[in-house]
Amino acid sequence: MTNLHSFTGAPPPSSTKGKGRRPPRAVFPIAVPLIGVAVVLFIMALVFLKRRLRKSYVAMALETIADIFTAKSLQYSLTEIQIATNNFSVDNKIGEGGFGRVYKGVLGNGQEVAVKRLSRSSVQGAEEFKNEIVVVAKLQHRNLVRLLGFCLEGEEKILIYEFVPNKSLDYFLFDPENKRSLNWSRRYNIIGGIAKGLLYLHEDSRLRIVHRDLKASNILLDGNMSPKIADFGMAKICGVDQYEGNTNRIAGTVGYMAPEYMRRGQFSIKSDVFSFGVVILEIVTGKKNSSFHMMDRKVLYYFNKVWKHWRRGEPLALLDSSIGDSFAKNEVIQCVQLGLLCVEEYVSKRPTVASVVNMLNSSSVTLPTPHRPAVFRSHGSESIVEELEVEQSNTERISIPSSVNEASITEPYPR
Ligand SMILES: Nc1ncnc2c1ncn2[C@@H]1O[C@H](COP(=O)(O)OP(=O)(O)OP(=O)(O)O)[C@@H](O)[C@H]1O
Repeated sequence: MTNLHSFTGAPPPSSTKGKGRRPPRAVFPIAVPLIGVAVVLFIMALVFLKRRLRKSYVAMALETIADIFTAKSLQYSLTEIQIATNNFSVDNKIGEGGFGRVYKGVLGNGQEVAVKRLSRSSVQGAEEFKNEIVVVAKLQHRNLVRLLGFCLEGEEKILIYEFVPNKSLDYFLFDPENKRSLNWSRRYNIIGGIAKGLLYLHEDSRLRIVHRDLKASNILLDGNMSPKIADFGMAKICGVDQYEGNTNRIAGTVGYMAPEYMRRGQFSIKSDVFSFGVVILEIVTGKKNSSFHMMDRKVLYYFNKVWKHWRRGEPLALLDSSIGDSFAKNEVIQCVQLGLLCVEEYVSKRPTVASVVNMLNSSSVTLPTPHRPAVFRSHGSESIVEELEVEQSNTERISIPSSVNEASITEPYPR
């Protein structure tokens, strides 16, 4: 019989009968290296498997375990939240949106937070709610409002966000007094910040996230008046049937929704670009896009007026008069052009956010000529987009100053 000793050439152990038990001296020196080799081979096999299967079961299992720990670390008890918000006192209430009330709170460690108590009508299951929070809480960018945790107890579903002190963009933009605090350089900086936050959601985070409800009231301003996009993932968190690129339940805001989303429930990163275009034009003009008017049963949103001015070569006439005359002409023209490009009716004509960021950062990029934006036709109480077969050809060339077609202007408007 081949045993370890004969295999290794070591003499078989002598009988221990009648003698004291002696340790088999030859076994340890040979067994130790063999175990070592086995361990190394096992590790090599794991590495090999992981490489072959890219996302191996081992990696997935590790990720799941990590997510369980993350979920635990993000979870707060209802008592902690009640203490933080003074038991959801009216004095702590800072707002109310479509998903529920928002309260200001202070956590046990002194951190100021915004606590969003979701309304009970949320149909989402607890596990799904938790899973999505783990995903959203991993997103970190200076232009996104950070989700810090959640509370899930009984009927309660609560989200805990970092507190952003300076209210939302709409609070400033559409109020005759408040808008004076937004000079042009602040507005330009806000446009750039939103673009960076959106780029992160669309391309730089581990996932591709379509916001679906980008609007002035979802842009919060920090102590330096820098923008932070809020409410990303909310539509996902609050509705199980809204996850796909196509949905029957349209969650969005009139005036900001892309035509294909409004008409067919089709959402994509380009529908976010559309909403971003509306926000850009609102920042420049200080006017709500949703303040539409009817003409021949057509709903004309404010951006149609912007378009008319652009065609006439008067983009500067659109600038919010509260800005005064201290602004960089080339930046204003660039933003009007970018806004109009983003609200193009055809998805393929809209730029990606990456190119918007590129256009904002580089004065030498030549911007394409925008076409007429979508027009909505009134159908009873509904508004749908009019099919535009015109306006897309070269015959539609518009007469605008050469500086408008080129974003390469660096000379600021004389102050
Ligand atoms: N992280 C936060 N920090 C400070 N204030 C916040 C924060 N989140 C929300 N708020 C305040 O609470 C208000 C309500 O916010 P919420 O996101 O619930 O609603 P909304 O964006 O106004 O509407 P909707 O839910 O329909 O999109 C906001 O206008 C803002 O003033």
